[in-house]
Amino acid sequence: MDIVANELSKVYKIPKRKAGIMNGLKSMVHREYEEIVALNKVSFEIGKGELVGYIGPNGAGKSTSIKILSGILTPDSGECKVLDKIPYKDRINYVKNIGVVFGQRTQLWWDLPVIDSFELLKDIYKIRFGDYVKMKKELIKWLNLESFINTPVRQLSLGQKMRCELAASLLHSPSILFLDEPTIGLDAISKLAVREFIKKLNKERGVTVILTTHDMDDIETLCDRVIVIGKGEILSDGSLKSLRNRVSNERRLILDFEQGKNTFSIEGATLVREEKNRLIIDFNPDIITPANLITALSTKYKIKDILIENPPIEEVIAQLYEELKI
Ligand SMILES: Nc1ncnc2c1ncn2[C@@H]1O[C@H](COP(=O)(O)OP(=O)(O)OP(=O)(O)O)[C@@H](O)[C@H]1O
Repeated sequence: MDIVANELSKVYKIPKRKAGIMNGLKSMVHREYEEIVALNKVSFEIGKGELVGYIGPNGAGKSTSIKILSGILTPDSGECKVLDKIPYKDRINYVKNIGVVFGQRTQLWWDLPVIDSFELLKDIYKIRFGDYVKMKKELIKWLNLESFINTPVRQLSLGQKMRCELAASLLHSPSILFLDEPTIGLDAISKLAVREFIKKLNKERGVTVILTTHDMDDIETLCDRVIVIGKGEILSDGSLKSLRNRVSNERRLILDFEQGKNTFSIEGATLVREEKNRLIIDFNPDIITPANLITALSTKYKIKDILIENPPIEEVIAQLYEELKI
C-alpha cells in the first residue's frame, strides 16, 4: 500500500471571542477555546497507481486530511504511513517522495519567472542535474509551458499558473501526488488540460494520485474510486459505480420526439423535466427494463432519438449528502 491512514483524528482549538472591550480584556487573561473536530477516526488505504477522488462538502475535513498526509499537520491521534514513512516525522526526507498542489496556494515565487522557481526547487529538493534537465524538458512539453516559462508568475493566467504548479510539484519525480482542488477557478479549457495531464501522469507513469475537488466532472473523468468524507468521518469508499448504486440504481433516459401527448404515467419511471420536444426521464431498471420503457413510450410519442445514461454525479452526491444529513 502507498498510503495507509489509520483512525486519524484532528481537533482545532480556536480562541472564543466575545463582543465588547471588557470581554476582550477578560479573554486575554482567561482564554476560552472552542473545539472543532476536523477529523474523527479517519481510515483508508490507497494502493500504488490508484487515482482516488476525495470528496465532501465544505468543511468536511478534506484539506486537513491532505495536510496530514503531506506532513504539514500532525494528527492528535491515529497514525498514517505514506510509502512506509510517517509524513509528519522526518518531513525533509519525506517530501522528496511526494508532490503537493494546493489549488488556492502557490509554491512558486510570485515575482520570479517560472523557470527561476523551477531552478530553486531543483536546489531545495537536491535533484540531480541530469534528472532535473530531463524532467523539466518533459514537463514543459507535456504541460505546454514553453511560451510563458520566462514570465513572472504574477503575470500568468490562473490556468497557466496551475499548469506551472503541477510541473513544480513533479520536478523531483515523486511517486505520489496530492492535489487539493487543482481545478478551482479555472475556465473550461484549462480544466480539460489539467484533467488530461493528471490522467496521463497516472496511466503512463503510474503516479498515485489523491484528488480533492468540488467539481464533479473531475471525479467523473478521472476517478474510478471515490472516498466521501463528511463532518470529519468517512461516509463511503468504493467505485464511482457503487456510489451511484448506493444512492439509487436509477438510470436516465433522454427522449427526443417529433410529436406526442403531454401525459406521462409509467410504473418505475418518473419525468424529471420536459423541454421542447424532449423528455428527461429517470427509471428503475429493476421495475421496468429500458426495452419495455421505450416500447411504452413509443405508443404515446413519435420518437426521434433516444439516449440512456446515468444521472449526473452532482445529483448522486447531492442525494447522498441529503441522505446522510451532511
Ligand atoms: N487552521 C484551522 N483552525 C481552525 N479550524 C480549522 C482550521 N482549518 C480547518 N478548520 C476547520 O476544520 C474543519 C475541516 O476543515 P477542512 O479545511 O479540512 O475542510 P475541507 O473539507 O477541506 O473544506 P473545503 O471544501 O471548504 O475546503 C472545518 O470546520 C474548518 O472550519
